Amino acid sequence: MSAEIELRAVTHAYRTETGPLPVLRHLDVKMPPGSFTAFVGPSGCGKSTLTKLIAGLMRPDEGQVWLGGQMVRAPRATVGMAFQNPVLLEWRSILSNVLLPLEIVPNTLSRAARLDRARELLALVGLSEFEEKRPSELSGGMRQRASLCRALVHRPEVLILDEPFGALDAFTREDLWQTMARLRAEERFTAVLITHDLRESVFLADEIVVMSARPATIQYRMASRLPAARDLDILYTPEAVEMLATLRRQIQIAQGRDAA
Ligand SMILES: Nc1ncnc2c1ncn2[C@@H]1O[C@H](COP(=O)(O)OP(=O)(O)OP(=O)(O)O)[C@@H](O)[C@H]1O
Repeated sequence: MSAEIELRAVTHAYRTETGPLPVLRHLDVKMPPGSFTAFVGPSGCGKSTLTKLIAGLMRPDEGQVWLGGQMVRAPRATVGMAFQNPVLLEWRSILSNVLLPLEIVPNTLSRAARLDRARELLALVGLSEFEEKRPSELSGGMRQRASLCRALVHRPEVLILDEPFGALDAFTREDLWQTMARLRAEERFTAVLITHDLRESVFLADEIVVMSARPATIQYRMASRLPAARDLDILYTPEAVEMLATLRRQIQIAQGRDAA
């Protein structure tokens, strides 16, 4: 099951020693069930804040976040999250790290069914042979694959990805994009991706939202012009190159480097 995500006039400021710091201003976005939306924007504009609001880790000052027709008031088990730093527990094997959400989120799965589910995901991301390893025995890319499995093991309706590939080298990152595309084809979730990498947003997303500098508003929205089935070569097609050029211009405008 995947859920619609709706931001209704979301506005938020942090309270700091020097007074309120307005971060998000009147964001209105609807993300249909099963869609993949990427948010890009200048550093510090409020992208991570947005993910915390969607996950229910914080409440907006004004406006509302709705998931699957319900207003978000607290953290939800139906949300999975993956971050730049995978934070796997070193004293647990990879398999046991992936199983963790099933120990926390209420569910009726038997031990065998939980193991089947975790192994199904590890196979999808090519980690079957590493299930008994400790996190430190894996490369950065492999650890991030495991963290994606952990985020998805309880079949969340919403997957929040806050720069999950940001710390990886360029080749590993592209590998992970393909892994993500495979997971998306097999699993059902509505995805929100925060990224600084425009190519990543073009490769993965159905819609790309450009946020302005802080306090962030929605500056620009672009529906993907690429077919749903994509391989890396698609990034060199005229459609993708044109999308990238437009997004780059929009980021420059958001950064105040372009008067256009
Ligand atoms: N808990 C907090 N208290 C006060 N200010 C905060 C807090 N969390 C974030 N901020 C500030 O709010 C602004 C937005 O932060 P946020 O992390 O959402 O931006 P971001 O777009 O994700 O940044 P980056 O692209 O650099 O990762 C920043 O100026 C940050 O310093």
